[in-house]
This record gives sequence, structure tokens and C-alpha cells, in this order.
Amino acid sequence: MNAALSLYLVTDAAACGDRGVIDTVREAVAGGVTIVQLRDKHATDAESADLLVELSAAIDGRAMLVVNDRLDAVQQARARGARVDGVHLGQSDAAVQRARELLGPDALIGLTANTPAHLDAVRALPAGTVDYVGVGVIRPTSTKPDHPPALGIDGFAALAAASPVPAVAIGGVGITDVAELRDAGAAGVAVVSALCAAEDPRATARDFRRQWRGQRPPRVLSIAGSDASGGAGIQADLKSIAANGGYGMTAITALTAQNTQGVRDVHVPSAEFLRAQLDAIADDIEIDAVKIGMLANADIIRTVGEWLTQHRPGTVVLDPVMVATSGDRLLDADAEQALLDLASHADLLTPNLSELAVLAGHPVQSWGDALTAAQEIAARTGALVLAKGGHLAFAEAPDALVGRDGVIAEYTAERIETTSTHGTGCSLSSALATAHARGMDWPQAVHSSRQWLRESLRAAGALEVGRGSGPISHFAGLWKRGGLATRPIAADVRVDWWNSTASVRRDIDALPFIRALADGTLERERFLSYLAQDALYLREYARVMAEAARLAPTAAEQAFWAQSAQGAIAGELELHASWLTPSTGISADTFAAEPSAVATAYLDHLRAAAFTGDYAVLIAAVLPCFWLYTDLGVRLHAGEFGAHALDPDHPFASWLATYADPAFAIATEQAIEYVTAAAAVADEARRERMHRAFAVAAEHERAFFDL
Ligand SMILES: Cc1ncc(COP(=O)(O)OP(=O)(O)O)c(N)n1
Ligand SMILES: Cc1ncsc1CCOP(=O)(O)O
Ligand SMILES: [Mg+2]
Repeated sequence: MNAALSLYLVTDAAACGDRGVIDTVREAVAGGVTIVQLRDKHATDAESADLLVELSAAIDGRAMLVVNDRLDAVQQARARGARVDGVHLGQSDAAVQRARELLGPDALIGLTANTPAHLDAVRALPAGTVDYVGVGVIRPTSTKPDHPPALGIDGFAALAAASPVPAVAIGGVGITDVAELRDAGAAGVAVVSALCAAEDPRATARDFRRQWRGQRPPRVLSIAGSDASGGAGIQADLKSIAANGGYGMTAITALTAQNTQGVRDVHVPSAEFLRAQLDAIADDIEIDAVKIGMLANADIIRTVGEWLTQHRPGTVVLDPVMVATSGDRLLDADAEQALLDLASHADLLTPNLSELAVLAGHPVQSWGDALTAAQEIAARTGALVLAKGGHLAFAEAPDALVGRDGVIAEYTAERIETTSTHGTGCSLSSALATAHARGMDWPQAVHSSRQWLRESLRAAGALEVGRGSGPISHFAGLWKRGGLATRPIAADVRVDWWNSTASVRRDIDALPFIRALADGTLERERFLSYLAQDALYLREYARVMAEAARLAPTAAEQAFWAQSAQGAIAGELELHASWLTPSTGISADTFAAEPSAVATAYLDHLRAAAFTGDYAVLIAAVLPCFWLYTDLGVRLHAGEFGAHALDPDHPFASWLATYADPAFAIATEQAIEYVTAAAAVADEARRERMHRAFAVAAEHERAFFDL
């Protein structure tokens, strides 16, 4: 129960503005809202029922849905197949006992309570009548002009402490109140304008959830089988969750007697026992993420689905274990159908190629087939799909994150030659659930988890476990960096540093230069003068990276930065060859331009970082140029700024293609890894200097585009 109340969105059509309530809710739920309340004083019951039907479809099982006051609308919407979990009733609304009688024992019923007397009235009701109370207002709010006196945090804390049921804080709640309200005993925070009026409800919801979670590791539940040899199943999940910064818990669906050479026997406890495990955890612990692995039969699968409808956390990853490494189908037809139904509860599915074929219902013989199947499954289930190409006989092991509209991000890297791959799928899906629960969006979570998995695969052989297909080395990265970091720094760089550039990235997206570049209306001379400055910048940027190569602590890093310096110079020469020649109509002034004040300021920042002789600070300073360009290039190329950016006849198509090149994304990923590794062993002061160098460089990136 309590997890579902942690981030509570109350709708307000006016605050949602042109985006509308449905799209606002869809985005906010994607960002981690756990419960939605439809609140519209002006709608009739029929209109409320219509909205509930639409909201139920938009939410698609990823959050709870209740309506303010309109009992009849619940009945009408449910009769039309909508999933509506209950109602929130105010002091002047319908009686809670009538609501409980009408909606039944499983409905979620909330009541407004602003005074000790209101709480006494709840206490006097039969147990189980009211599931939670909405307590406010925390501070005055224009959203509800007739609000009761403001309680403040302390006033709220006193009422929450006295409440017989979980208390949700509401009224004037903003992002900076979340930690205090959580610590004051709130079971969740309910917000209207902070989410409905947000420019980016998904990102804002994610920020709220991260604030709610604070620095504590996410609590990740693995619902999977036990692998006695420790390489796969819940054993691998627990290691993967811990290695990626989470606190792992397990509900065991099957016990297998297996080792690295195969499975000898399987014992499947009853579905009732599985439900008992799940309830024991949910009744006591707030679950941030669930990873679902091996589910042996339809009964077990349906039990998990029913439990999820009542306890859905912010992140659900389903690894659809259906086909054994040998190719044998592990589930009967009834169980396969039940698993397809369960898939609609998930945020992310992680099928291998054989499982893609089963889920899609047609053969998958090539990577193209895999991407097509993944998109079909995403469209059918509403979940994202990570298509894993590891089983393809390629020199590279591609992966792709695919949604209902196609490929969101594609990842290629050279295949790691090892026979120690047992439990790779389990481990990756647990790492993904943990990374997302730490606040990464899905592309970042895939980036981070893949890098961790590759490091674990590279080190796997050293474990020497068993004579068959051995396990991966889940803690290799931490062991290599001399012991367990107090908090996996990957989250610092990949989440905190990246999130700290959110406003810079939003500003860049909105810049007239970027908009005109994307839709092709940018005057040619302006584009050429930008390229001229970029060429001058790249020449100096190459020198800075050559200095990073000189300072690098390992041969691999030395090679990487030297190669990147070479790439920058090659890029500069390419710009001259293809664009900065009189034949392209460049003006003499532009051709002969000196570095602008903006370019000079940026380069001076990088040269100052190089001058420190501090490798960690220097590579942090050069990172935004990789990272922001890759992010912008991928989104430009994916058509986020308008489909025309994909038009091969686009006047700047070749420039756009440069920064959407997977090779650039791989270089960016490697640069992020090296900065993360440097941050992992840096003391607090040096990590601060690194972050500062990174943040200032990001600001210069924005200025560079602001032509
Ligand atoms: C979670 C939550 N708490 C309190 C309220 C206020 O509801 P109510 O008292 O019904 O006031 P109106 O919404 O009727 O103005 C709420 N909606 N949600
Ligand atoms: C519905 C409701 N109930 C008490 S305050 C309120 C509105 C809260 O709006 P906001 O989160 O914008 O302050
Ligand atoms: Mg009301």
C-alpha cells in the first residue's frame, strides 16, 4: 500500500493547460507518479467516467487511479472496462462508509482530514473503511482557494503521527518539501500544480521520486527462481542489485538444483506461498522497483499480476524467461499467454531473440526481425523492450531500446569472448531495475547497466566457478577500484551530474539556432559561421585531449584520449574539406574568422583545466562536449525536433548524421565511464572540482549554440 502513495498527482485541467490532463498524466506516470486522482469539480459524473476510461488506458496499470468524490463515475467507468482503484472523499463529500459498501473491500478509499477531530472520526469507523488520509494544506495554495488553515511541516507531522492510517501531505507542496515531509511521517506527497503545470512532467516526477527516495539505495524486489550455483536467478539478482547501488529482496518462485552444467531438478512452491512472500514484503517495506524473472506456470504468473495491481512500485522490469539456452520452451501455452498479459504491467521487457519470437508470434532470424518484433511487442503491451542481440552470430553484440514508435537508442560494442555468461540475462534486468529506480531514465539505465555487465563479463573468467558455463563477476568493478565504494559513483555522474544539466539542455533545445538547424531553415551563412567557430574550437579541443592522454593513468585511457584528439582534428579537417571552402559560398570574413568571444571563453575554461595537471578535473571538463552532443544528435536524428530532421534532403543532413553516429555514442559512453572511474576514487573535494569543471563546460556548450 504505502509505496503506491509516495508520489500522488491530483489533476487540475487549468494547470495542465494546452497539454491536457491525459497527456500530463501519461508523462507524469512515466516519470514515476504512483497514484493519480482525477479531480474536476465541473465535470458531470458521465464526463468524469469518460475521463476515467481515458486515464485508465493512459496509465495502463503503471499507477493507481482514483477519482475525487464521484462514486457513480467509478461504477460507470468500471462497467466500461476501466481500472479505477477507488475514490478520494472530502469532508463535505459522500460518506466513506457508503463508498466502502459500494466499491468493496479491495477499493482504495482516501479521506481528507485536516484536524484532530477529523482523525478521531476516522478512528471511530470500522477498521479498513479508510485506507489513507489527505492532510493539508501544508502552505497556502491558489489551486484550492477555499483551503483550510495552513499546517506547515510541523503541523502536518503532528497530524500524521496521530493518524490511524497512512497520511498523504497536500497543499502547496513543492520539490523542496519532499524530504522534510517524508521525514515528518508522510506516506506520500500529493501535488497539483508542481506536476500539472510542469514544463516536463516526466522529468519533474522523476525529480520528486528521487527526492522522496533521497540518498538511500532503492529497494529492489526480485521475483524469480533460485539457482543453487549462485550464477543466475535470485542469487544473481541480489548481487546485481547490490553492485548497482540497490538493496535487494527476493520472493522465490521456484527452487532449482542446478550448476554450471545444467538443471537437475526443479521444485515449484505453491502460488499461495509465493503470494505470502510478496505480501510479507509489501506490508512492511516500501518497494521502489521489481524485477520479474523465472515464473514456472500460469498460476504463479497470475499471482504476480494480481499482486502487482495492488502494490505496483515505480519501476517494473520483466525478464520473460520462456526459452532455455538449449532452445527448449520452458512454459506451456497457458503460461505463455499469462506471461503476455503480465507484460502489460511492466515498464521494460528484456527478451532474448528466442523470447522475442515467442512474444511476437513469428520467427526472428535477423537483427532487423528483432527490432520489428520488439516494436510490435512494445505497441501491444505499452512497455519498452530491450532487444538483446547477444545470441546473433555477429562480431558485435547489439542491443536496442525499442518503444511503440520504434528504436529509441541502439547500442553496439565488440563481443566479449568468454564462456562465463551464465545468468547474464538475469543480471542485466536486475541492474536495469536498480538503475531506473536510482533515477536514471531508460536510455541512461541501459547505458549504465550495459557498461556494468560488460565489466562483469570481462572479469568473469577470473572467478573459475564450475566446469560449464560459469557466472559473471558481479562486483568486479568495485573490487578493481579497491573495495566497495560507499555509494556507487556511477549514479553521481550518470544521474546527479547529468540531471544538473537539465536546464542547460532545455535551453539548448529551445535556442533559435537549434530549431532552425533542425527544421532546415537556418540561413546557410549562419550555419557556416557556426562551423567555422566549431573548426577553430576542435583544433584547440584536440590539444586539450592530447593533454588528457599525456596525464592518463592507464594505457587504455591514454589511447582513448589520444584517439579522441585525433578524431577532433580529423573532424576539423573534414569541416574544412566539406563545408568551409569558397565553393560552399562561405564569405571571406567567416572563412578568416578568429575564435569568437564565446569560443575563446570555452577554450580558456578547458585550457585552465588542463593547466591544473589534474587528469580527473580535465576529463570532467571535456565530457559535456561528448555527452551533450550525443544526446542532442541522437534526439535531432530521431526526429524529436520534427520529422524533417530525418529527411535525407535536409540541407544539413550530413552534419546531423555526424552526431547521431553510434560510434560517437560509444565514445561518449567510454568517456563517461572514465570520468565515473576517476570520480569513484576521488575524494570529496576533487569530486567537487570535477563536477564544477563539468558544469561550467556545459554552460559554455549552451553559449556556443546561442548564435
Ligand atoms: C490526497 C488528497 N487530499 C486532500 C484532498 C482534498 O480533497 P477535498 O477535501 O475533497 O477537497 P476538494 O478536492 O473537494 O476541494 C484531495 N483532493 N486529495
Ligand atoms: C486538492 C487540494 N486539497 C487540499 S490543497 C489542494 C490543492 C493543492 O494544489 P497544489 O499542489 O497546486 O498546491
Ligand atoms: Mg472533495
